[in-house]
Amino acid sequence: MSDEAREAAFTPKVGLFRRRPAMAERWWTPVVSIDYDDHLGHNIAATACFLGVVMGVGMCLTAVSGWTATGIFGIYMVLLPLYHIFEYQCVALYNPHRVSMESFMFNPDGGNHYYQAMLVSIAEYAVECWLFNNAKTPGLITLLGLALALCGQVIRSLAMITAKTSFNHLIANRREVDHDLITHGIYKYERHPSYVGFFSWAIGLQLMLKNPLSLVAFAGVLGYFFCRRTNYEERTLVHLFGPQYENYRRRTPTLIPFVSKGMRTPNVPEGPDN
Ligand SMILES: C[S@@+](CC[C@H](N)C(=O)[O-])C[C@H]1O[C@@H](n2cnc3c(N)ncnc32)[C@H](O)[C@@H]1O
Repeated sequence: MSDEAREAAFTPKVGLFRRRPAMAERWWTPVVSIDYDDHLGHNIAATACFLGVVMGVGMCLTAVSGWTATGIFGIYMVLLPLYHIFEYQCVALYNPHRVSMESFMFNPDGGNHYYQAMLVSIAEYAVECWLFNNAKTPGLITLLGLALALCGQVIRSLAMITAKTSFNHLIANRREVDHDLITHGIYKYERHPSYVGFFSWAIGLQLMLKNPLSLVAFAGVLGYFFCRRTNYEERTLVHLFGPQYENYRRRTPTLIPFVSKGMRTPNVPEGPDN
């Protein structure tokens, strides 16, 4: 897509990140921001405030309790809202025309499964702390989980920043004017970085909490979910970009177990589990 076409398609209204013509563009250069209608603006502000409060409570808990089971739960209370804040922030800065309340990614599959999974993992942590307090004492596994979760967060956000307007939380089966095939940056090394990032973040958090049941359940459910999703997504991408995507797919791994080559289907059938 040419620069003129891009400019014509998206004329920014008000924004902190107005593109300056002389500014050299890099992959991290934000796109432009738009002004929201008041209702959306208030909802976003209220949600961000709530997430900030949860993070604040988590930080206090860790500051007071230190490297203990309670302190680790405090870190969890920081990392969980941080993920949602980054999701929103990446859309707002790099894909501002798609910003909405959904950008916080509170119900990624359109249902309550995400909340249920998080509640179950918190319940597991509480019950196991009560029954086997010693087993929850932080150690190497906790550190490994924390590192995995942080790496996952970085990979996920990097993918969103790199793909910019081509990144859509819903799988596109129609090509928009601002949807280009992304093969550079982190997409050069693997073709589903945001899924790998989310997987690593979610598994890392359960490892950090030393939650064996949730760890196995998350790995199984997420593995199955991403396997189906990438399969469908790749068929849509072949449909949208043709041989360009097929070549890219051939030379770039997924790094997700069981998701390798995908299938070639020129016609995209019925909808995915968006
Ligand atoms: C939630 S994003 C996930 C992107 C990618 N699977 C990842 O894990 O980073 C889904 C959207 O990204 C688009 N997409 C996926 N890979 C892409 C690529 N390499 N270039 C451009 N768009 C891509 C799909 O068309 C879909 O609309």
